Amino acid sequence: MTKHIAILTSGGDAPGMNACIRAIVIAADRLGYQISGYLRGYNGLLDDQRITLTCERMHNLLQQGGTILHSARCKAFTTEQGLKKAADNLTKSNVDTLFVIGGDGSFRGAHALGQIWEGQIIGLPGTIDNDVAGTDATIGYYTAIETAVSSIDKVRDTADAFDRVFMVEVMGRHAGFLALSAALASASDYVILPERFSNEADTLTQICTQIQQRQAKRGPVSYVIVLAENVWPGGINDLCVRLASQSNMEVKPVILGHVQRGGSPVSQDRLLAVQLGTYAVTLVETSTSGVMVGTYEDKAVTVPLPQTWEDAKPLPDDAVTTMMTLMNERYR
Ligand SMILES: Nc1ncnc2c1ncn2[C@@H]1O[C@H](COP(=O)(O)OP(=O)(O)OP(=O)(O)O)[C@@H](O)[C@H]1O
Ligand SMILES: O=P(O)(O)OC[C@H]1O[C@](O)(CO)[C@@H](O)[C@@H]1O
Repeated sequence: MTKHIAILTSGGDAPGMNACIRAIVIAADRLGYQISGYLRGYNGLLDDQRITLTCERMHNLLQQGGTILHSARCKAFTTEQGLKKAADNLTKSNVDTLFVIGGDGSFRGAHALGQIWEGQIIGLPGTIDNDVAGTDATIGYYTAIETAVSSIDKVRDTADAFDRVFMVEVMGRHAGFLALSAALASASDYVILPERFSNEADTLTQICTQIQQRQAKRGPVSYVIVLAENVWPGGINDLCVRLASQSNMEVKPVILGHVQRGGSPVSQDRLLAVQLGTYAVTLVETSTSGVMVGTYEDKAVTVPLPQTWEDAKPLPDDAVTTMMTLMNERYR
């Protein structure tokens, strides 16, 4: 019998989600499967809001940001009742395999669904945060780095012109991957990361020391600091006020916000998306279920869903060393 596969995108949208949908649809169509797309994440599963996905619809899609299936967060799905409704709807629609493209929260949901629905569940990592263990990178992460870097480059121009301090807030939820990569790739001067944050007083003192040392060497200078969101207890404005008072310099806040989630995916995200989407479809005829497909050293692998949030995903050691040498501990 022809397999019926369904796809949904959940949590924060990420550039490359469309490229992943396209890869799944083309690979699945080639094998003669029926293909559905649930709309607005788990909401579509609860309301049985479903569209048919065809290869024709995939034309010119790979390069588009966002997700044609729309994404959302869905509180109702996290309840016992919600999970049961979703499972019933999948069974009624004769879905054999559900592909969930999203972050670790979406995988928690997929795992919970897998406890009460007998069909096959396969996760694909799509989030700008890169905070999913078991994969080298997540779809959307590389594009978000590019977007943040191009914005920070512009901030640097005006910072230089005025010899000002700028504080740029970068997304990442509770992980510092995006902030660290964006800071390194934009030659920022300091980065505040959740993984390395100790306390407010020490951080302020360290930044002021770095600024003063640089001024001693070069005279008036600009200084660009990248702040990962959700780290500073009082938020970016509190940090700017306190740093201005301690450093005696003007400190301007810039929140990059949701621009980091948009835009056409860069090649690295496109390549990851098509690799994982194609690989995921090869699992449909197997008994593999309750896994995420990811990459390890560029090769596609499967990881049990709970490992994607239970295992720690540390910042890369080399990047941290580079960061200390070129940024946070540059001036001794
Ligand atoms: N423990 C859980 N049980 C059931 N469903 C869950 C659970 N955790 C999350 N979900 C579902 O997954 C959805 C997406 O999760 P979340 O908002 O954490 O985003 P995400 O997938 O981690 O992506 P991103 O981090 O990029 O925003 C939630 O809105 C909810 O519907
Ligand atoms: O768009 P929302 O729901 O405000 O969520 C913002 C969060 O989503 C992400 O963009 C992706 O997880 C995070 O970086 C950010 O903390």
